[in-house]
Amino acid sequence: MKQQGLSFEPFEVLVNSGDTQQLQPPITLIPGYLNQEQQAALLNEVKSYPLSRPEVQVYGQTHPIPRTQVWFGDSGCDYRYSGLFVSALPWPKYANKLREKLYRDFKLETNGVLVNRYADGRDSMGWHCDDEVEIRSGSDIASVSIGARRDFFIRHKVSLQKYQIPLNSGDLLIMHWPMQNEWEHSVPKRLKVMEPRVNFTFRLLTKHYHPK
Ligand SMILES: O=C(O)CCC(=O)C(=O)O
Ligand SMILES: [Fe+2]
Repeated sequence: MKQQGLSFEPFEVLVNSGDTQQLQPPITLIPGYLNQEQQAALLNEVKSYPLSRPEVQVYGQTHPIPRTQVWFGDSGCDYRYSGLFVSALPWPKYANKLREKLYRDFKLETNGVLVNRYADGRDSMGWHCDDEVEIRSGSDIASVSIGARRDFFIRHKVSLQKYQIPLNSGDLLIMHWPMQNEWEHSVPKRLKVMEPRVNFTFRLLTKHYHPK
């Protein structure tokens, strides 16, 4: 199922570039995709994840990322992003159940998931796009959020038109191909947020892209 821009209307446009054509990011938002029980099972499972805070290079300087994360995937689905190389750890039970559910519901095929944990509103993710070479051309990225509500921003790379989408616990946001080529996204700091949030982004990689 591909529903391009299905839930477009409610999004708040922050920057409108005058008389240029209004662009729409190719996304589908499904609020409340996971019920309370599914959310609780995942949140409980996250407690056992080997989350880490890797250091990345930004303009020649090394900084720990402002959140913790872990990458799970099928064997051979290792991932290189932000100058890091991460081998796929085997799928935990409920993360894998969610992957299977995405396939059942949307025929969305994925073989890896990046889990990001934002401890509170001081944690964040800067502007980026998920356009790494090992991501399969034509594939969609499915993002599931659990925990604190956080604002998700989408910005067009050329016109800089920007959308703000509040993501609540249990929401699913599908970023359809070729969104990553044309748009960036971010999760800015929100200092009033005191609760943690966990986000799962399911991706489809070319297996064995990185030879062992
Ligand atoms: O936490 C989010 O909603 C976004 C995560 C993200 O963009 C990513 O993992 O690449
Ligand atoms: Fe991303």
